[in-house]
Amino acid sequence: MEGVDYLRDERKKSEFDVEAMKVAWAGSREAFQVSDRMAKLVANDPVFEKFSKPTLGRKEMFKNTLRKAAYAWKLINDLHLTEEEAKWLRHYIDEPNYTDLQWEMFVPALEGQGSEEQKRKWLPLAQTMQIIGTYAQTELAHGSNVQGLETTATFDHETDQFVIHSPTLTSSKWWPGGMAKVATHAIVYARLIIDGHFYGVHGFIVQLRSLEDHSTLPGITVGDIGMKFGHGAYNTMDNGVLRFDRVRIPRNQMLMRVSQVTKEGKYVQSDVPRQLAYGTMVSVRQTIVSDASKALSRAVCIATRYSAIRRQFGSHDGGPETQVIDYKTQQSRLFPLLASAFAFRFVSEWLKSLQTDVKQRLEAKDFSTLPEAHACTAGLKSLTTAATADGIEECRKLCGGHGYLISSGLPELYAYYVPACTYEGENVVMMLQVARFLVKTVSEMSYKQPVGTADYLGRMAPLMHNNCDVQTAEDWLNPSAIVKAFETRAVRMIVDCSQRIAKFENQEEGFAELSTDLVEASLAHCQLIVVSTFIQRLKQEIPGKGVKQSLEVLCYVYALYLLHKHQGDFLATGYLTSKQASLANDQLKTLYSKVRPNAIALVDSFNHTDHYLSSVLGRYDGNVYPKLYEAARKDPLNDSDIADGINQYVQPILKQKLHLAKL
Ligand SMILES: CC/C=C\C/C=C\C/C=C\C/C=C\C/C=C\C/C=C\C=C\C(=O)SCCNC(=O)CCNC(=O)[C@H](O)C(C)(C)COP(=O)(O)OP(=O)(O)OC[C@H]1O[C@@H](n2cnc3c(N)ncnc32)[C@H](O)[C@@H]1OP(=O)(O)O
Ligand SMILES: Cc1cc2nc3c(=O)[nH]c(=O)nc-3n(C[C@H](O)[C@H](O)[C@H](O)COP(=O)(O)OP(=O)(O)OC[C@H]3O[C@@H](n4cnc5c(N)ncnc54)[C@H](O)[C@@H]3O)c2cc1C
Repeated sequence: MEGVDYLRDERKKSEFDVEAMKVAWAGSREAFQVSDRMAKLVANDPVFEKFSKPTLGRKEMFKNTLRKAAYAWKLINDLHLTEEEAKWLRHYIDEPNYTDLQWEMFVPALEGQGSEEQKRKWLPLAQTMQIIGTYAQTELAHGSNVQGLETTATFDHETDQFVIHSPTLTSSKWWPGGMAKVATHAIVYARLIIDGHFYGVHGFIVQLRSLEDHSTLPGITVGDIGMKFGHGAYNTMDNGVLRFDRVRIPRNQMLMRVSQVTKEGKYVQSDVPRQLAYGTMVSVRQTIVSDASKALSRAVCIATRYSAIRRQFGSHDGGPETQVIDYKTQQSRLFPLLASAFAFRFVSEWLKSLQTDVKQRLEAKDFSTLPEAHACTAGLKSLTTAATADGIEECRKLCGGHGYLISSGLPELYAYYVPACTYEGENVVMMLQVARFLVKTVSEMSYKQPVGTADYLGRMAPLMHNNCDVQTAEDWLNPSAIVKAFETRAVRMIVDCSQRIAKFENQEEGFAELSTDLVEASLAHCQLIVVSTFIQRLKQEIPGKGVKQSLEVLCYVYALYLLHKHQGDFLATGYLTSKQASLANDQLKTLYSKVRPNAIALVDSFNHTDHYLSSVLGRYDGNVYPKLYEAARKDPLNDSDIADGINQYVQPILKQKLHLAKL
């Protein structure tokens, strides 16, 4: 039997309707259709071929990406694609490039932070790509601490302009995507100075390059920051360095939704919180959570298919060896990641609806849910990206030696994905933001009832004193037992930190001293959100034979895997006995055996094309070994029998007639 037959047999074992599961994964039939159509459009167009990328040099790779982006833009216009379709098209092209910044950051920054007048002027230019923009916030010496940025924007009364300046080397903008070679404009974050007074960091629209010949404008020095981790991955993107030498822009190019500077040089803070200036980061963090489920599902799909094809040991009487997916150790590493992909998918959907709700409230000048939205996006961004980056690497290991080959698709995926733990808010810094929110919520509880994702803190009294009543492994198959365990763990960890901080005379000092515990407490809170969201999703109607049942199994796998992994927390907070923790682990093993027959069908439900996976190991048809061989044959080193350099550097060594004694 060949891999092709193995996967065919695996698909026959499925206990649920795969087509219906595809819809559940996508969110709706319409969402599935749009994503499916765009995936096929990209997969079937030779312009979007990816297999030659690993052999290209930086310049060729960059140019090739520009070519694809230009062609994609043509398709978007020729085919009159909707915004949603265009988003999926870019996603499936699967090469970071300047358009990510244009659509994910530049346009949202204009939308979220521009005044109505500014939006009327700049949005049509950006939306039709007459200008190409980037988001220039981070500096050489300042990233996480936005208030610490050094670039200055000084108001000049006489000319009614701002003077944008990089006073030091360390104030150079450093990292913005698309900035080195492509962007014509940037939203530059700089400290506002009026008459010698500082008014905090604000965004300014600054033109970097001529719209005539693309040359850099006077006063602007811009370039690429150099190669990044991994070969292909992020090196298709021209992350840039940018310095300003007293560049002048009109006053009306400061983004003026949150605060304004008048012609007279008066700083006017409108009635919206200053944190709205961070709104672009909040909305991108939500996108990043959604991206995490895509990246993790991609790695899991590859590792699961390959695990069903790969066989090692266990052959009896000359029969086939055991499929590695049947080893309990393989299952215990792989299936929690499969479950996590679904968990992240559902929590990202929920986060999107939370964002929509916050946006509507902001329009109505209701800012009450902003802190919670910030904590949720920051915390879930941190949780999902960390788990996804680790998960991709685990999937590489699950594929043994072949996982290390570029043709497995996993090394490049990891290299592309891992900076997600850093960009848009470094993960630990983000968890500390969650901790601030939680500690504040606890401190305000005497006069303010916690709501939303923090509402369980309002049930502190019972949660602080309850004990778990699970007696058998089956008792863990109960959503309320699970939610209660996660709520209790989170509440106790948060309260413990809060009480210890309260003992410090200086609360900030206490916060800093306890920061490692606070990060763990924040993680517990975020895991509770993911687990509860999964459970809530299962309360909705989910059509299709066996679909809901399969998702229920995955939901329990996700929750009990976390419980097992963090059992130290659950035991230390005194909610569980070691016997109950061990029962959870027993149940987890039983659940793995329920996932096993459905594993291939579950990864098929992601509906990933072979083009998107770009993995010989993860091929839909399972024809792994012949295609691995074929991919290896195509390596440039195999172009000739005698490689360049052999005659020059190896032959002379082979031909020298040295005697051992002379060595
Ligand atoms: C192969 C694949 C191919 C293609 C990929 C295709 C598509 C990609 C798809 C999806 C991904 C999309 C995009 C990403 C893609 C690529 C990456 C590209 C770009 C990356 C860009 C960047 O990284 S931009 C730079 C990001 N920088 C940061 O995130 C900086 C982080 N720092 C901060 O946010 C802040 O400095 C801070 C929050 C840490 C602290 O701020 P500060 O002002 O000092 O605040 P505090 O004094 O601590 O707090 C004051 C109060 O304000 C509250 N607060 C803080 N932030 C917010 C907020 N955002 N909203 C609301 N409230 C906020 C804070 O809690 C405090 O509240 P109190 O009540 O305690 O007072
Ligand atoms: C691929 C990529 C693309 C990017 N694209 C852009 C872009 O388009 N535009 C843009 O403006 N920026 C961009 N960035 C920059 C990115 O946003 C920053 O790198 C990020 O915000 C982290 O900041 P930093 O580099 O200053 O890290 P640092 O904050 O210096 O982090 C270094 C270490 O210090 C720790 N640390 C920092 N502060 C604290 C604290 N208060 N408490 C405890 N520990 C702390 C962190 O946990 C981390 O371990 C990009 C970065 C990458 C990697």
